[in-house]
Amino acid sequence: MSAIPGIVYIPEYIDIQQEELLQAQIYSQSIWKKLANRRLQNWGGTPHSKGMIATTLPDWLLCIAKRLEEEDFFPKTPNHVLINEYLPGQGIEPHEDGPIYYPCAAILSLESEIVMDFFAKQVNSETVEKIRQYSGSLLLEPRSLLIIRDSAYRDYLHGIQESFYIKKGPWLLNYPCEEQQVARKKRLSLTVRLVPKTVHNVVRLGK
Ligand SMILES: O=C(O)CCC(=O)C(=O)O
Ligand SMILES: [Fe+2]
Repeated sequence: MSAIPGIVYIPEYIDIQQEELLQAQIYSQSIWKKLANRRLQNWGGTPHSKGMIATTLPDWLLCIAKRLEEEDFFPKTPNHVLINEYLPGQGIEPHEDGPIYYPCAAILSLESEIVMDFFAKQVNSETVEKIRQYSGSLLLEPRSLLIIRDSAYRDYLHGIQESFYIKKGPWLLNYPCEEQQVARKKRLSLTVRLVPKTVHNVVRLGK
């Protein structure tokens, strides 16, 4: 077990009724069409492809955004969300979110669990080559909240395994047991942030 400073994991952050309401909003016709279009564009691409839309915070997320502010994860009400859809076999390569999005991402998981891996960003002192050092993984359960901030945001990459199995490693926090296999199912995530208005990558939701 290791720990990365700046990671907060809260299981059952929302209840099943709230999860269903969020799903219903995401699957509502106008939003779902946009997500489905993205998915089709990605289809046949890399196994890491996924459906994604970025938007200013819709009204149906305001209650959760205010709660995140009240709990001091953000200094103001977050104003932006990324909606990601991962089909079985789809993940996301280890990456860092742009500095513009710093300093905090609040990720709500819906529908099914996935494994997120963390890699420390390092530079080889001789070759100056950028390297990544596997640091551990976290099982993200449906309805959970993951906060990535401070060092976890700055000094680590994060990625999502696309395979059906958890690999072995020095597991973080809530990993159930070393050998357990987790079959991937479809998963939705909502990444809520507070970003400057000028960087809103807006796909407007609604009709
Ligand atoms: O879906 C997630 O849990 C994380 C998504 C992510 O890292 C991103 O879109 O930058
Ligand atoms: Fe990310």
